[in-house]
Amino acid sequence: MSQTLFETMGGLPVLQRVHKIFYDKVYAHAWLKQFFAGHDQKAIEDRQTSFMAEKMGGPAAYTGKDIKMVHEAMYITPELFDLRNDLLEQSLQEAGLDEALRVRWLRIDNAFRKQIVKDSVESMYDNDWKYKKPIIIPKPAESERETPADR
Ligand code: HEM
Repeated sequence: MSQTLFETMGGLPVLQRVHKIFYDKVYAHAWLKQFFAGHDQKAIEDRQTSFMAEKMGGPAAYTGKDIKMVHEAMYITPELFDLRNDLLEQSLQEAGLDEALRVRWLRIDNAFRKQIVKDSVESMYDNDWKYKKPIIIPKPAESERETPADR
């Protein structure tokens, strides 16, 4: 039988390594980190690993929440999504994945862009948020961005 993408990537250890490197960057990023306030980094890494493992044909099903619903109250602009994408690409490189594998990984990740990115801030108020509060975080000013990776 042919290998799954999950196996080609190197299985669970590689997904876990990528997500540790990636969320270390996200949790250090002046803008992105604010979305994750109050969320345990390791728990987020594990859910992202489970999610990607399933999409790559891994042995276990993703048991986390629906991806559209999880992000529906977050005002995620195209700029934010692209910033996250850059950090993910750097993380894949740092984890040692070759270009062909990086492209395949990012293609899967980008397939969820439409479900996560919001067209306008107005669209955040189309909903009557009974149980959720919209999370709208303006881009920090230059002076609040500390590391080169933040810019
Ligand atoms: C700039 C873009 C993004 C931001 C700011 C963001 C932020 C977050 C935050 C704050 C959570 C925790 C929410 C909660 O547990 O209530 C979360 C969960 C999650 N996100 Fe994202 N996210 C982004 C993009 C993505 C993308 C592109 C994917 C998938 C390809 C993704 C997959 C997940 C998964 C699997 C979870 C865990 C769901 C669960 O708790 O069961 N996120 N995200």
